[in-house]
Amino acid sequence: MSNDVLVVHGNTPLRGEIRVRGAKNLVSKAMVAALLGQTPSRLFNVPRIRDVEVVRGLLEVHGVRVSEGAEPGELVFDPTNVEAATADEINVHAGSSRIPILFCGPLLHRLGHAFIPDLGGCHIGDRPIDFHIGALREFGAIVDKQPHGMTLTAPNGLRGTKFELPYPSVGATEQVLLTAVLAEGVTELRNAAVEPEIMDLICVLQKMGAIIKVHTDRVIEIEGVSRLDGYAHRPIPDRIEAASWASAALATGGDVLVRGARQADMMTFLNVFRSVGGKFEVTDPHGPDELGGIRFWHPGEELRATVLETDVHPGFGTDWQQPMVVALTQARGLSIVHETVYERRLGYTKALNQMGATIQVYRECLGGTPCRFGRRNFNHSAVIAGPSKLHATDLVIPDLRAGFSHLIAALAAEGTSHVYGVSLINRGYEDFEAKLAALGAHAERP
Ligand SMILES: CC(=O)N[C@H]1[C@@H](OP(=O)(O)OP(=O)(O)OC[C@H]2O[C@@H](n3ccc(=O)[nH]c3=O)[C@H](O)[C@@H]2O)O[C@H](CO)[C@@H](O)[C@@H]1O
Ligand SMILES: C=C(OP(=O)(O)O)C(=O)O
Repeated sequence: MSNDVLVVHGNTPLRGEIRVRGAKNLVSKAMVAALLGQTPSRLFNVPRIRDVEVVRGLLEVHGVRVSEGAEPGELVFDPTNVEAATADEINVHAGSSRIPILFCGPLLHRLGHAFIPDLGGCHIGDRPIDFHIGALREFGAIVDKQPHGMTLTAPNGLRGTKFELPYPSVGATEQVLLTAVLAEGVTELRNAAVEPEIMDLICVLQKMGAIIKVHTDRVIEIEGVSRLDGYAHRPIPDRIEAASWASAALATGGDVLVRGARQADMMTFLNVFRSVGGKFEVTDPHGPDELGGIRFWHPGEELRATVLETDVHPGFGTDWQQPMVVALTQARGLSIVHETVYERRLGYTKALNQMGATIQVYRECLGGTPCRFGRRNFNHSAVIAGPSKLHATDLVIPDLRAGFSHLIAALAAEGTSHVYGVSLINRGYEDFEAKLAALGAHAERP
């Protein structure tokens, strides 16, 4: 870890412009979808982040040829020779991302069996995979848990099914989509997640030849087809990265133009940003080469405290929570944050308190709506009293979004902080060090 450290000199408002690329939470899924096609797929605007490397590696060990396309950020996937991989080849990627679980359906369709390594992803809750396994079994898969990973077979093929999710899980909804598109017959999924990245994955699958109807009230109906082909797709922009830079602008008293950010996917975030006193201006794209974007800035006046609950889309996204909390440490009054998606996503507030913030966490559901974690001993609500003067300290990054928050806090603080474990940030933020430099941050490798 010793060379995985960034020295951050604080008290620097971030000013300037940066660009966001395709969404981490869509790009990796679209890459898995390429396995389902009989012909090559092309994905544009792919960010250079670790999750993309992990999925690329997993595709390659299964015989998919992955190459760079003609334009920067374009990847081409040729699934003509999909083949089984050894457990050793697959296990190289154990513990590195959550995406391997989504290989189940596609590999069962292509090979009749699958081996899925242990999953990674952020440690922000238990993150069980019971909905995934339940759905796969409904399709007819036989799932065997192994000491490390799991194996799946489908001796009688995969058949469409009716399935209701106990909670609108993003990953489990994607699991059902990626399995149902080539399953025999019709699948009806109830209580599905409807995040923008899921809608974009449905666009990818429809381009490939799938028949998917999105009904009201979280019902998705998929009519299985016998063949899918490749796609060419330009993903939705990364709304989580965009919101992270927006919160960074607010927390540091800065002014950041996020090129590529799209208003439609960020409505709930924009409402909160405005209600705490942040300013933003949306520029729509015009002309084929024009990206559009959103400029976010601190108006100079004091920020206002707020009450917010994270929720599934269209609620306030849980991945927006941590960077926004750093901005809330600078708002006057008591803010309340109720985290309802993950049971352990507030641990990072301890480090903010060491820097001078006043954040108290509670087991109770403080937002007004009781959630799954109430009375279960999870500190999942926070009260933030502000504004607080932050001072530098040494920080160890616990997970992706908390890591970005630590960086923002270090930039907003008085003095020089050492932020350890920064490579974790590369899991979701392309070129973040170059972007920080472009925004005038003083941060360097020791
Ligand atoms: C790669 C990716 O796209 N990651 C995103 C995805 O994660 P991911 O798809 O893992 O998140 P889910 O929506 O599945 O998880 C939401 C909640 O459902 C629970 N659950 C989920 C599956 C299951 O089988 N059993 C179960 O209990 C989880 O523990 C969690 O409490 O959506 C999350 C919620 O928007 C985001 O924070 C992540 O950035
Ligand atoms: C929780 C996140 O990602 P993952 O599901 O990949 O861990 C995130 O992007 O904030």
